[in-house]
Amino acid sequence: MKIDGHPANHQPANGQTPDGRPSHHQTSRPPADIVHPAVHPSETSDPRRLLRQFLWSRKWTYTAAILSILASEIVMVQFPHILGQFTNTLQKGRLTLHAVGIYSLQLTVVGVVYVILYGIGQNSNGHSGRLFEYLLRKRLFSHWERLSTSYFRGRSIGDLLNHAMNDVQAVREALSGGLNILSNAVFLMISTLFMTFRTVSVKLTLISMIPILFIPFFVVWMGPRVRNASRRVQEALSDMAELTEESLSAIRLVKATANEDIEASRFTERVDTIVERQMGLFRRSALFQALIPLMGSLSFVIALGYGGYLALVGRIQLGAFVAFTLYLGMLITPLQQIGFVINNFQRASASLQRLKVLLLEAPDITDPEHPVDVDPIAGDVEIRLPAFRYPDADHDVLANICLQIPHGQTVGIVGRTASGKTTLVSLLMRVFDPPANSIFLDGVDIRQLRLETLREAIAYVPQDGFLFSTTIGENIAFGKETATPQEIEQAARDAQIYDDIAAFRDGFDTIIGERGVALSGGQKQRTALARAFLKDAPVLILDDSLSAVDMNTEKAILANLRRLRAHKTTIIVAHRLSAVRHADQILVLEEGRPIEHGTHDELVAAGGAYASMYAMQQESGVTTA
Ligand SMILES: Nc1ncnc2c1ncn2[C@@H]1O[C@H](COP(=O)(O)OP(=O)(O)OP(=O)(O)O)[C@@H](O)[C@H]1O
Repeated sequence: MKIDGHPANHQPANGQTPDGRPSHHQTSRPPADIVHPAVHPSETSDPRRLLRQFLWSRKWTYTAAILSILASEIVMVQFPHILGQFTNTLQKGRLTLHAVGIYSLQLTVVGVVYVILYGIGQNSNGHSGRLFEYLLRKRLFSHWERLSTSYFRGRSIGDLLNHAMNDVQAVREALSGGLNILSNAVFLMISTLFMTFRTVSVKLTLISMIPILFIPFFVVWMGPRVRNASRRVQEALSDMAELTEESLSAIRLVKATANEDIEASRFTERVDTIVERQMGLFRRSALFQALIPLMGSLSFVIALGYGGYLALVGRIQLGAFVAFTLYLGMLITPLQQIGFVINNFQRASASLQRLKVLLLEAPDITDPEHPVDVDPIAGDVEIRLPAFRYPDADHDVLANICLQIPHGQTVGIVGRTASGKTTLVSLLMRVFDPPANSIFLDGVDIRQLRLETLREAIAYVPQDGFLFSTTIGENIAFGKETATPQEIEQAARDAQIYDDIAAFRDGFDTIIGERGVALSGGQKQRTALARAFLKDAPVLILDDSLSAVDMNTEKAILANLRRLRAHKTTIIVAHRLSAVRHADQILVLEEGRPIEHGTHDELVAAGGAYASMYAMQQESGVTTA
């Protein structure tokens, strides 16, 4: 049996290992202003608003950075002016060694001051961009954590990862690089124009600028095309990430069924689509970015023609003409950069739109408006479920379920595959929402309890025993943040996994999962079981979680369960009847309906479905109990 989403006992242990060391969740610390950012990520779901709030909260930092860039450009535009003066002095034959030294010194000072001022502005904007990237990723992750499992059924992990990586990065690039270049380019243009007006000729400058006036039209025309192309590239990247994630997760199956070639050709198809769409994006971007400097070059042609004529007839000095051509050269760069930045902003805008769609998704399972407090929870469970059907399904998967479980009892739930066993226990944890007044914990409708209260009260062990890629000790401690090493060891003993762990070279510090030791199915199940033992919740649900352990180990675990959970509620879902034989009551489901209910002996004596299942398993040696 499988359940989607986060089991109730898989809550990370607030960054602390059981022995007080910081866990891997906290090993890389962000800078101080990232730990306490001015904008809290949970304030808004709309990334555009989050961006506006962020910009507003850092308005003085941005103002200082932009002023610094502005000052650097004011310094920079002195460069052609100094060279113009140098040319005039040279032309008039007044150049002395002393004057050469002064000019050189002036140019050096201009260069150094420019680098310092521009560096400060660039660094500050870069830092702000990273901070926003951090906030947005954190916002996305905490949003995903709050969403219900039905949301994740409709989406691939690859697609979600693409949002967290590429879309967020596109926004950050626009925010830091884009803003740097934009301030740089705009101020460089303004200061260059100012200097040409002041030191060269207003008429020459205005005539040379005619081609530049076309730039806004190009922006309006090309912008949406670049944005659409960018969105299509991101979608293709998501597709590829999805396939890669799926294929690598199932790599054993792919190899076992010799399907490598098929997978490789599916991958090639995706990559081909990406390349094709990226080429489309490059074509549009290149055209967009080329048109703007083209206009700059036309201005240059006019300036050379008309400016050259003015210099020839002596209406402007040679030095002024030299300075003017240098100024024009300086103008072409910011114009080119503006094209680049606008492209950058278009991409960021497409990414913000994609992020907005994600972030505006509301969780469909939430805390009640007026929660009922029950403390402590004893673990009395009552189910009076007339019917349940999954959202968008066309038939009920459960009907007429009535079950009363006083705390201290163990209940077995059995039935053929797809008979609704996992569905029933997932309703108990509100992984999917049951109808109102159909499931009660300590007499309170579970929909009236805080989600945290409910899930704290339940320890859930899924069949696949999902483990995180960290140490085996931390995996066991996930259910209880205050656990001591002794408690972890004891839980491992109770779950019959202690000897396996002790045999690993690093014991409880052994890293497991993708980055470390691979555990067998049975070892995974017992580690997940140890986690549940450690959590010691009022209600324990084992969802076919002994299926991969051998009979003797199962027997020992069941004995421990009976000893440790004498006053608590235990629900055991199982296919192997030996796991429920000693239960106080057993519910048999068929196609979502209860067909039998009683103790093992009663059900065997009744000679119904349970009895024939039991006889079959005894015959095949599946159950020895
Ligand atoms: N999220 C879901 N959305 C729609 N239908 C679902 C969902 N999860 C399960 N089902 C359907 O509900 C029915 C019962 O599934 P469930 O997993 O509860 O059965 P089960 O008895 O636990 O099966 P198994 O023993 O094979 O694990 C199945 O027909 C299944 O396809």
